[in-house]
Amino acid sequence: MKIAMACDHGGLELKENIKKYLEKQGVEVLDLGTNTTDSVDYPEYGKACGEAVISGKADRGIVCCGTGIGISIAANKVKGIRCALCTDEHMAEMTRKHNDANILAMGGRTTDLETAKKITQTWLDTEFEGGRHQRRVDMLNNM
Ligand SMILES: O=C[C@H](O)[C@H](O)[C@H](O)COP(=O)(O)O
Repeated sequence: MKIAMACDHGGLELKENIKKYLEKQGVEVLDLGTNTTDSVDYPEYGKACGEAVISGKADRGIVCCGTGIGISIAANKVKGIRCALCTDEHMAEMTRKHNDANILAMGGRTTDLETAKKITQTWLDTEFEGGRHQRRVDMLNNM
């Protein structure tokens, strides 16, 4: 599995730590930046991650900003992206099972690293359930 990762300055530390966490388990990461603490604009990074997933450069994506909100809004502007902002493991599980979320968003200023690791692991390990949820995902894709 190849994961595209992107963040703004507010999500940089979390992105770096989750990147290390993934690479330790042999997950390939496509790092789309940002890579410094300079202030940048999250829409560019959310869009880049969305496009990497839709183009097939990565299987799924993870985005981080201060709250995870702005960058998730940006990623969701890319057609075919279902980016879910998760603050706990239950949300991560449900958004894979029900929404087939192809990008996970988390907040570097709102979610601690240990929680973020658990969210990430659950999101990686949980499969989409299909069935009635496929119909709803199809509806989202057709919007
Ligand atoms: O939803 C937006 C994110 O949380 C941004 O990381 C945040 O707005 C950046 O704020 P600032 O420019 O004050 O660091």
